[in-house]
Amino acid sequence: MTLKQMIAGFVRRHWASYAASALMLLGIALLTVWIPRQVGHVVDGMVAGSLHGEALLRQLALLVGCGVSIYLLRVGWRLALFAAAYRLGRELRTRLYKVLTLQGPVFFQAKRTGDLMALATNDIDAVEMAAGEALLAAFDGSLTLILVLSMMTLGVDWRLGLAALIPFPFMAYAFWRISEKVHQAWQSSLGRFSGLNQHVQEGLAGVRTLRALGLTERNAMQFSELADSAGEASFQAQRWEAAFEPAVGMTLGAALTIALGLGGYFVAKQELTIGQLTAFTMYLGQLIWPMFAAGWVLSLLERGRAAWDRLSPVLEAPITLNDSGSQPLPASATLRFDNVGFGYALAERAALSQVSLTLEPGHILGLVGPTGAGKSTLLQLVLRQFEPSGGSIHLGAYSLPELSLQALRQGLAWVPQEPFLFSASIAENIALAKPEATPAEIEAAARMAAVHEDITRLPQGYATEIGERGVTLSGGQRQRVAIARALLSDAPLLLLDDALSAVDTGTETQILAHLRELRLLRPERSSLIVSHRLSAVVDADHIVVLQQGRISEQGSHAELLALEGGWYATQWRYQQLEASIDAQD
Ligand SMILES: Nc1ncnc2c1ncn2[C@@H]1O[C@H](COP(=O)(O)OP(=O)(O)OP(=O)(O)O)[C@@H](O)[C@H]1O
Repeated sequence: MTLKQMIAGFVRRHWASYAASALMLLGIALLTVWIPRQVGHVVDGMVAGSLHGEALLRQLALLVGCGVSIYLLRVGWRLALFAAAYRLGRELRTRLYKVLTLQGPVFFQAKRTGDLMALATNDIDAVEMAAGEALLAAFDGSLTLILVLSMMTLGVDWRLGLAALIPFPFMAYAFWRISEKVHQAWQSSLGRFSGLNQHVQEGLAGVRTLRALGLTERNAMQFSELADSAGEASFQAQRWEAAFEPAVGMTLGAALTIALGLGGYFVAKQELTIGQLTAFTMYLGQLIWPMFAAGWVLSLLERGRAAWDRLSPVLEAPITLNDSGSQPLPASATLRFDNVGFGYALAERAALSQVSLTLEPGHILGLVGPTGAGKSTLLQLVLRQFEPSGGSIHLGAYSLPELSLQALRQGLAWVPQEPFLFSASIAENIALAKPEATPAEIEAAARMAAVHEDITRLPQGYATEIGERGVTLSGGQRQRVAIARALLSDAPLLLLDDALSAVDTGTETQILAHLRELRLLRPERSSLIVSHRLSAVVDADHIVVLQQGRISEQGSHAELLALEGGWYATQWRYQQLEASIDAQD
C-alpha cells in the first residue's frame, strides 16, 4: 500500500473531521480574498472623497471583524485536524505493536530493536504530519491560489493577471527539483536516526559489560559520531528545504515588478484605478502563503513518504507463523515428537534430526546433552516459535498447528535460562500469567521456588519494584522468580530451559523436591526439564540425551548410568567428582 492509498483510506474513514476542517478553510480563503477587494473600494472611495465619517468607520470595522473571524476559523480547523491526525498516529502505533507481538523470532532476527523503536516514534510522527498538516495545507494553499488568481484575473484585470503569472512555471520547476533532494535527505536522516536509536538501546542494555570492559569512552565517541551523522543528515534536509524560500521570493519579486510596471502603465492610461492596482498588489502578497504552503507540503510529504517506505514493509510483513488453528488445549494430553527435524535458516547443519519422544501427562522428561546439541531448539518448537521442517509434534490428538496459538502458549509455562522480568513489583512479576492470584497463592509459589526468603529481605517485600529486566536482582533470584511465575500459572506443561543454572546445588535440590511435591497436588501437570547439571533430571521418569541434534541415548537415570562409556554415564561421574571437590573447598 502506498502512502497515498493509506491516507486516502484514513480520510474516508474520518471524513467528518476533514470536511469540517475543509469548510473552515474555505471560509478563511473567501474572507481572505474579500479583504483586498474591500481595501481597494475604501482606497478608491477615499481618493474620490465619497467615503468618510461614520461610513468609513463602518467599513474599517467590517475589515477588523473579518480579521477576527479568520483567526477563529484558523484555530478551529487546526483543532479538528489535529484530532484526526492524532487518531492516525494512534491507529498506526497500535497496528505496529500488534504486528510486532505476533511476529516470531525469524522476523526479529532480521530487524534491529532500535529501528523498530524509531518506526514507532519518529517515522509514525512523520506519516501523521503528512496525513494531517500537509493534506490540509495543500487544500488550503490550492484553494487560496485559485481564489486569489481568479480575483487577480477576473476581478481586477486579466492582462495584468496573466503577465504577473509568467515567473511561476520557473518556480514550479525549482520546487520539483528541490523536493527530490528533500526526499533523499529525509530518507537518509530517518535511517541514521534509527542507527542512533539502536546504539542507545544496545548501550543501555549492555552498560554493565561496557563499563566492565572499560569501553564507555569508546562507546560515547561512537555515539557522538552517530549523533553527528544523524544531525548532519537532518541539516542537509533542512538546507534543501531552505531553498524553497528564495525560489518563492524571487518569483514573487519578479511578479511584483511586472505588476507594478504594467499596472502603472494601465493607471497612466486610465485603464486601471489606483485602488485596483493596490488590490492587485495585495493579492500578489497573498500568493506568498500558497507558495510557502507548496514548499512546506512537499517537504512534509517527502518526509512522510520516506517514513512510510520504512514503515510499510514492517506493517505488511507476513506473520512468520500461521495461527489458523482453532482447537482448544486438551486438559491432559501426551506431548509426542515423531521424527522431528529442524534447521535454522542459513545454518549448514540441522539443529534437530529425527527426534522422536513422548511425555505422558504428569510425567517429567529430562533433556540433557552437550552445549549446542539442540535442547533449547526443541523447546522452541514446542512453543511454536519455529515450525519443524520434518516430522510432527502432537499434543494429544492434535498436531500443534491445529491448536490456536494463544491456547497453546497459555498451556505452556516456559522458564528460560535468562528469564525476562518486567519493571513492576515482584508480586506482579510472579502473577504475570495469573493476575487474579491472591497474595497467599503468590507467596506459596515463591516458597516452592525457594525465593520467598530472598523476597522478605527486600525493602518492601513482595511490593518491591524491580528495575527494568529485573536488574536489581541477582541472576539466581531472577531465575527463581521466573520459576515461581511458572508454578503459579495453571499451565499443564512446564518447560524449564536450564532454569536452575544460576542457583546453587542446595537450592536446586530444594526446588526439585518442591516440584515432586507439586506432582502430588497437580498429578496431570507434566514437566520437560532441560539441564546441564544432571542432578536436575535424576528423578525424571525418562531422560533423553541429545547430541548434535539427534537422540543418542535414552532411559531412566539408572539405565543410562548402566551404559558404560555413554555420554550420560561419563558426565555423571565427572559432575559427581566436581561436586565432591567443591564440597571439600
Ligand atoms: N537463532 C539461531 N539461528 C541460527 N542458529 C541457531 C540459532 N539458535 C541456535 N542455533 C544453533 O542451533 C544449534 C542448537 O542450538 P541450541 O541452542 O538448541 O542448543 P542447546 O543444546 O540448547 O545449547 P546450550 O546447552 O548451550 O544452551 C547450535 O548449533 C546453535 O548454534
